[in-house]
Amino acid sequence: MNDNANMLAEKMMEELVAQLQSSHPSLREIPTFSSLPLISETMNHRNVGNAAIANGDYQKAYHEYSKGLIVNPNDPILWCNRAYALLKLGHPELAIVDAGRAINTIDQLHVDERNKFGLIMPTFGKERKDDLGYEERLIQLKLKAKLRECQAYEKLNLLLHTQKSCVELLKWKEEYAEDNIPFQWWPEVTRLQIDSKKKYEEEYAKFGDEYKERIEKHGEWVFRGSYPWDRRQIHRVDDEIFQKLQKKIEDISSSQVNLVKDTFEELGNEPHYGLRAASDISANTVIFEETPFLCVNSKAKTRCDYCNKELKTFKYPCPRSDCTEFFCDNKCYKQAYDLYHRLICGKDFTDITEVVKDEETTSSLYHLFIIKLFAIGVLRNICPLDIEEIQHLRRWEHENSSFTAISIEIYQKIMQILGIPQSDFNFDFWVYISCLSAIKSNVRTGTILTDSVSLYPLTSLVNHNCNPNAKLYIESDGSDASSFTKIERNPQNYELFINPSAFLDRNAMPKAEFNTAELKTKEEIKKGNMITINYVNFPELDDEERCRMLRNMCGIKCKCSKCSVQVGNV
Ligand SMILES: C[S@@+](CC[C@H](N)C(=O)[O-])C[C@H]1O[C@@H](n2cnc3c(N)ncnc32)[C@H](O)[C@@H]1O
Repeated sequence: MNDNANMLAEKMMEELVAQLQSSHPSLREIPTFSSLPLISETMNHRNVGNAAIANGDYQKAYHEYSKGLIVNPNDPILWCNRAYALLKLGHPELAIVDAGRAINTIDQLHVDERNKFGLIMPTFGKERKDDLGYEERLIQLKLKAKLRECQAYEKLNLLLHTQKSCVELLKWKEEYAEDNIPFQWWPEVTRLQIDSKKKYEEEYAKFGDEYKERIEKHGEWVFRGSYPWDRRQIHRVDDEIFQKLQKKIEDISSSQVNLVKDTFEELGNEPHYGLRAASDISANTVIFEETPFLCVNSKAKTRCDYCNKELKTFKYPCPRSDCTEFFCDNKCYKQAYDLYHRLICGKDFTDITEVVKDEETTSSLYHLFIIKLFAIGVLRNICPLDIEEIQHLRRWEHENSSFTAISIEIYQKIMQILGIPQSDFNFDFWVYISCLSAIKSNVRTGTILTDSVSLYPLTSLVNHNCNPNAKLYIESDGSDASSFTKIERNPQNYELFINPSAFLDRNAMPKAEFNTAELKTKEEIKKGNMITINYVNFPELDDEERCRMLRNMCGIKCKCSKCSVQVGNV
C-alpha cells in the first residue's frame, strides 16, 4: 500500500475505533490507533504469501508471512500458514513452533474483546464458500494448526510426539463436537496416528530400549549448519570479520601467529579459519592465553559465573538477594552485569533447569548457555548470531545434530522468561538452533568433570590434527576423573559422544590460577605451519575409535595422515 492509502486506512480505522469505544465501554482501554495492527498491510502479506504457496515458492511464502507477522503478530492465519510453508521447505522443527504460536494466538483471540470487531486480525479470506461464522473458523484454524504440528512431528520421526499430538487433536474433536465444524483432514489425523504407532512398534521390536530412548528424544533430524535464508555461515569469513579477528589474534599472541582463511585440503572445500606460525616458535612456548567470553555452570561446584574460576574460599554473590549468580569479586560482577547479567538478574530459571535435568549434563549446559547469548542479543539489540564475539564461529553440521524434542520447550521458556515477543524474529527458533550448533562446535569444559562450559572465541580458531604440534590447557582442579573413565572405557556407548571434556589435554594439565585457555607449542613450529591441537586427546583410543569420536563428538571427518587410513571405515 502506498503512504496515502495507508494514511486513509489509519484515519478510517481511528474513526471506527472512536465510534466503537463510545458504544462499547470494554473497548475504552484501546489507547490509540497506532497500537493497532495495520490490518490491510497484514492482509496484503497474507495474500502474497498464499499466492507464493500456490506457485510452490515456499521460501517466498515464508518471508511474506514473516513480514506480515512483524506488522501483526496476532494473526493466527499467518502463523499457521508459515508453519505450512516451513513444512514444505523441509524444516518441520520450525513448523512445530509456528503451529504452537498459531494455537496460542487463537486462544488469546477467543478471550480478547477487541477482536469481536475485527480490530486484531483481518477476517478470513473471502474465497471461502462455507457459511461458517468467525468463531467457528477460528476453531477450524486451531485444528489445522494442530494438524501441522502432528505432521511436523511425523516428519522428524518423533513418533511418540506424533501420537501424543494426534490424541490431543482428537480430544479437541470431541470438545468442539457441538460446533459441528467441518474438517476435511480427520482421515489424515487417523493415518498419522496409526502409521506412527505401527512404525514405533516395529522399530522398538527391532532395537529395543535404546531405540526408544533415542526416538523419544531426538527423532531424526539433520542440520546442515545454517538455514537457507541465513547467510552468516558464508559471510563469517568476510574481510571485515577476518580483519577484526586477525587484529585480536595478533594482540593476544604478541604477533607469534597469523590468522589465515583458506580452503585447507584437510578441512574440505569451504573457506576455513586457521592459525599459522608467523615465525619459528620454539617448543613449550605459550602462544596465547584467553579468558572465556561466556560460561555457564551446573552449580555442582562454586564457580564464578563470569570468568568460570573455581571459588574455593571467597565468593561475591549478586547483590540482589533473589539472584543465583555469584562471582569472584565486584570486577567480575560488573563485567557480567554489562555483558548479560542485568537482563537475567533475579529471573527464575527453575523451569528450564527442571526441563533439562534429565538431559546429559553437557547438553543441559548448552541450553543454559543460550539464555546468556539471547540476553546479550537483547541488550545489544541484535540477533544473537550477530554478536561480534561469536559471529565467526563455525557451526556444527552433522547427522548427530543437537536438536532434541525438548529444545522447543526450553526455547519457549527462555523467550518467556526473557520477555522476548514471539514475533521478534531476531530470536526466532532457527536462531536458537543455529546458536546451539555454534556452541556445540566450540565450547570447552572447564574441568574434567563436566560441571561447566566456556566459550573461548579465539581459541576456537585452532584446528584439529591427530598429530598436533600444540596443546590446549584449561584449568585442572585435580578432580577425580573416575566418573569420566567409566564412560571412556566403552566407546560404543552413546554417552561417550556427548562429553566435550575431551577437548582438554588431560595428560598434562598444569594448575592454572585463572580459568584461561592456554595454547602452548608441543614442539618447534616452523614459520608458516598450521597450529593444531588434538580435539580428542585420549591416548588409549585406537585410530578407529578416535575417528569415530571425532565424527560423533566434533562433527569432524579428519583427513590428517594418521586418520586417512581410517576415514573409509567410520
Ligand atoms: C573449533 S573450529 C576450528 C576453526 C575452524 N576451522 C573455523 O573455520 O572456524 C572447529 C571446526 O573446524 C573444522 N575442523 C577443524 N579441524 C579439522 C580437521 N582436522 N578435519 C576436519 N575439520 C576440521 C570442523 O569444521 C570443526 O567443526
